[in-house]
Amino acid sequence: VKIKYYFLLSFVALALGFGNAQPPLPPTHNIKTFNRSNFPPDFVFGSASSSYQNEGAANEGGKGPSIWDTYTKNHPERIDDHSDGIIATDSYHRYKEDVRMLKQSGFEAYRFSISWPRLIPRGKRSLGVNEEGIRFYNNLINELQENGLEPYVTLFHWDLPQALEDEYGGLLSSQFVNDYRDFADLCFSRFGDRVKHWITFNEPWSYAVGGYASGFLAPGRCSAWQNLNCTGGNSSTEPYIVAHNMLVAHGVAVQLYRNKYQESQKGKIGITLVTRWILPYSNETHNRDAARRALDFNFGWFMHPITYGKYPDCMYTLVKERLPSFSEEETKMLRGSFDFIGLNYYTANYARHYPNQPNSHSSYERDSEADLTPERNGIPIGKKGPSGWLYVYPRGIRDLLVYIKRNYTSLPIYITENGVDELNNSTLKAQDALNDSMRVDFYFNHLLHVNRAIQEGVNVKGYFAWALMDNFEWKSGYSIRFGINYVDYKDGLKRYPKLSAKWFSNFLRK
Ligand SMILES: N=C(Cc1ccccc1)N[C@@H]1O[C@H](CO[C@@H]2OC[C@@H](O)[C@H](O)[C@H]2O)[C@@H](O)[C@H](O)[C@H]1O
Repeated sequence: VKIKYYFLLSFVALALGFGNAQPPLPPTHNIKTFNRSNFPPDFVFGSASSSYQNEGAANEGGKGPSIWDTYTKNHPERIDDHSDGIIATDSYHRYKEDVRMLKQSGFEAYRFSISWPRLIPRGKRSLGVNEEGIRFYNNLINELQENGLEPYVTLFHWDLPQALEDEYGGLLSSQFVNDYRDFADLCFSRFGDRVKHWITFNEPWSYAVGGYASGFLAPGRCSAWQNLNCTGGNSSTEPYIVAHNMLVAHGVAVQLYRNKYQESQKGKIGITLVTRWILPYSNETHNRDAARRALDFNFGWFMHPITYGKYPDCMYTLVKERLPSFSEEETKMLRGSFDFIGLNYYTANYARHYPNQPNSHSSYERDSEADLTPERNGIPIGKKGPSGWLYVYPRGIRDLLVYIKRNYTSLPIYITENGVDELNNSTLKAQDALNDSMRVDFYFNHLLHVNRAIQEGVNVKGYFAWALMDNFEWKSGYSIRFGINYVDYKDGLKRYPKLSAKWFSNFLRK
């Protein structure tokens, strides 16, 4: 019966006009028994992108430079293939094609981000709004609506206007808060009639740690003693200052939306956080405590302030005077400052107790006194992905969702990113690089565990696959591919659906 079924499946794939019939799916993927009908009818399935990773047109349409334009130009050596996002996947010009790909896979929502310097080239709203930028996002939002797709819009996905980095050091200054508020106000006023889900920041953890503690993201700052050729910085103080300013800016934007727009526009506003799921390296108390500290330093760093108005206790104990404090007004503003949580999940690690030696350098990564590792006694926590940090651990998405319900909130949670990469094998022709059955396996198993979390009472309301297409993967450039659609960088950025894009169209069929 199974063999007959798989041949039927290939025939269906052919009939669906997906070009050459694909090899049958791995036997674990019986779409008959697990598909979108296993999820609540109002559960949203979508895919995602971000402005710097996809738009291109970096010097077009009146856009001003972002810190990623400057970082890739001045430090090509910090990107694995020395590439940049000047063209990226040219979604600035090809957004209609991108919308078609979303539809072809059966998605009903699209998560994308707005490029702040495309709307406000000089960073400060008082210095001028670029109407050509407004027009681009109106065109994209209208194209989505005409195709029955819901926009989920991220306001800040790391591409800060360079002008603000130059004027006051960007997120190192509390001046950032007012400029971010003005940018958010512009977006709410010009797009809020059609955008009903706003995400203030994408992964504040990544921006604070990647940009200011380990130097793997722009602006590439960290302490000199780390010998990572950083552009300056202090890993023991700057990550906390940047995170604090993002939290206050988030609270100000939520307060603005709720006071000025939410009643008339009836939208929801939240934030997207990321963390690895963390397991104790062993059942010993000191390792179990280390796992909890690691979750507090990765996830609680942001989730505690927006839920309880303060940082996790262990951060006050371990970071001490280097941890900024919230004023009484900020505490009140931040407490409960979300209508939903966006959650990005990729992988899991083990945590073991790692006490700091007296008089040793301090840094964000050492402060938690928890050493994170993807292996235990030489055994990896899951299959290792090509980018080296991503070990596949589907159960972690369920455990993390249950953890959030138990410790923080029963408000809606959207999985705003989940996906896995493959190496960009430049010797492969496009047509030979489409059989990403490992990605189908990844999505099937993670969706199974999301479904389990829902059955256990977690209020998960949606799931966005990262990424709609291969794109500029930050420090990895184009050397790895996360897309469910392939982008042929050697032939006009043509898009081709991978097996996973076709799998989604079957999985999501109503
Ligand atoms: N990328 C991160 C956070 C991060 C950054 C550097 C290294 C590890 C992890 N988070 C999300 O992961 C997605 C996948 O991230 C890639 O993961 C593998 C890395 O080698 C690569 O540099 C990074 O872009 C990004 O495309 C999204 O824009 C971002 O929201």
